[in-house]
Amino acid sequence: MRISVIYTGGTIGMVSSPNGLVPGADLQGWLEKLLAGTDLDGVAELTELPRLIDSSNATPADWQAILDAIKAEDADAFVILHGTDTMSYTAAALSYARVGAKEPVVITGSQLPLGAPGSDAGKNVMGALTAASSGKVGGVSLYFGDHLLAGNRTTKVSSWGFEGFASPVIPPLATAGGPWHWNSLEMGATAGNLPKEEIRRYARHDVTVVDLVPGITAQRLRALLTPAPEAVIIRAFGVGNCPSDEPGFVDVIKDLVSGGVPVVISSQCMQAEVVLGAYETGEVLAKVGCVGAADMTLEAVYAKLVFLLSQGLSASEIRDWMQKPICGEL
Ligand SMILES: NC(=O)C[C@H](N)C(=O)O
Repeated sequence: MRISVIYTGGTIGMVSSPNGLVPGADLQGWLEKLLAGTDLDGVAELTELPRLIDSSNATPADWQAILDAIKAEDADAFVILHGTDTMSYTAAALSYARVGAKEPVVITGSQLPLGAPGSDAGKNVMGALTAASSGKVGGVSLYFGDHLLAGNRTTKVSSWGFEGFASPVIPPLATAGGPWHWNSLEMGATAGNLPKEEIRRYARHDVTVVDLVPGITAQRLRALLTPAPEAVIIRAFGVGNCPSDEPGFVDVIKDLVSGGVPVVISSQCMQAEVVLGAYETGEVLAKVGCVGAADMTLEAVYAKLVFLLSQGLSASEIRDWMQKPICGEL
């Protein structure tokens, strides 16, 4: 068994600087010490990406750099060390691009740097390596705290808690313990459907997210969405409802859709199932051609739109794909 550990940046390998935390720790030496005398001694090999970043600086080019690094390594499994801020976006992005790949990818990071007293870094890396070498999980998963989660179902729920991530609509794939408890293996499956046989590389696309608030006006919505982006995610209320009584509000969305922009309605609820016909305030959105995000997380929706746009699909193909799963994201 050979596990390739790829460091991309993030708090886990950061050190203090006059300007706050920045990448720079001796990860190689730390990993050797962590694994010495364990079953994983000699199994894991570390690679660092040339551009180590705080994950707040990640773009789709960084998702692609991770995919390229994975491709360049000959390993049975991969552990990606990543910043927590945008880890769920990366996990979702990797999951779409790796449909059909047989080696599991487990992404992890930490709230405190590896050298900080009481750091969660060692525990998270051990957990991720344990999951990656278990033979029980496929696809892309995320290990954090005591839980292994389906990568494209996750969201960062705490900026400080050691259980910093959750998959709000499905149970964890596994809970660490003595012994680990595993749930359904299908949720981390590699199987999936791809919109194209030949998958193109991630590129940056203009996908905009708008959060609705009580009192938002049609003028403000139009201003936010002018010029028209390539795709729009509206974070609506509850099951996908909007202020439909606001004069001109739905017209702004109607104009976007008729101009060929896919508009996806997601929910501000962390645990959501978008059903656009449930209320009149959501039905108006379905009528003008919006599609609902079902139970996908914002991160899964955003990465999916960038993925589909990167494949060069048309607006109607994108709308169709938003309503069917690529690999367990809905
Ligand atoms: N805990 C972390 O890793 C946060 C850091 N800002 C990052 O996302 O890179």
